[in-house]
Amino acid sequence: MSESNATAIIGAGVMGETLLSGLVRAGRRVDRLMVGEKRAERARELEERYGVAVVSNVDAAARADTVALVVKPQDMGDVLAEIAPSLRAGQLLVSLAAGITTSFIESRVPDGVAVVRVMPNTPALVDEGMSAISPGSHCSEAQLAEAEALLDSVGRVLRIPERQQDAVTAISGSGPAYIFFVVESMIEAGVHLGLPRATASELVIQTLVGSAKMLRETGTHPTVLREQVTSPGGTTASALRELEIHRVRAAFLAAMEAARNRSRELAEGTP
Ligand SMILES: NC(=O)C1=CN([C@@H]2O[C@H](COP(=O)(O)OP(=O)(O)OC[C@H]3O[C@@H](n4cnc5c(N)ncnc54)[C@H](OP(=O)(O)O)[C@@H]3O)[C@@H](O)[C@H]2O)C=CC1
Ligand SMILES: O=C(O)[C@@H]1CCC=N1
Repeated sequence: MSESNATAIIGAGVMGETLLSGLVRAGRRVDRLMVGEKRAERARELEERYGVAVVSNVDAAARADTVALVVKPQDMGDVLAEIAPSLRAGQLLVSLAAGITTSFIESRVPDGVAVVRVMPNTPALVDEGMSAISPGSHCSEAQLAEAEALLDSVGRVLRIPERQQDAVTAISGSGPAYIFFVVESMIEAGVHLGLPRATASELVIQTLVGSAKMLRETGTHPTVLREQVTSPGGTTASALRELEIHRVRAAFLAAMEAARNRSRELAEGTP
């Protein structure tokens, strides 16, 4: 393997594999990629699926120029302790972990190692990801651009101040789960109304895709789009009244506050 511009992914679970598959789809040379994975069975699976080299975390840290850290926030301290002796100034660490601050990482690695914090999301699997990135205290523009290029290959990227990362995690990081929850709820409701499950699923999914496309392509405010559907005295008004009575808007606010608070707790090492 050539050692120039090599990228390693440590932690190849849901998000790590999503990033890996995106980089491969985007045409990154597989001989410039490696994965740090401790379970032999999982390592074999990744090697077979992507043709990527699976190495120890220490080797990954020593050989890569850019190391993406995609382990759980609770495992980050241990992984940093393991790889820190192998890191050197000039390398770039890109953390995708919720809650973990750039200063947490910087305090555990050698001086001169640049850190970027990213909050991605799983739609990256279909190249429609949303990632927010923030540089650490000694990250150059070129290093930030390198992190941006990693995430750019699987969707959109926004540069944000790090103080906004916990809120971003609550919105776009966890967001796909809220949308899938709404989709599940609507399909179940369709079944309660007597529709076959397959029919209800197709109706809900296409309604979601069409609505998302309208938001993206028209740039019209969602309130206006909602009003366009809501005929006076009609069906939609009846439905929306129920959603207000059941405090769905307040529930979303409470849910996202809880996610933001949990992200802050993870930063403090709360299990
Ligand atoms: N899932 C999501 O939608 C998003 C996740 N994230 C962030 O991504 C990170 C990973 O989350 P997710 O993919 O969901 O979690 P997973 O549990 O699916 O993935 C974590 C992976 O890390 C591996 N791992 C644990 N310890 C080590 C270690 N010491 N060395 C190498 N690998 C290790 C685990 O392996 P094993 O299973 O063998 O323990 C597992 O494959 C988290 O920090 C999360 O906050 C961010 C945004 C969205
Ligand atoms: O649930 C989590 O903690 C991770 C971070 C954002 C999405 N999934």
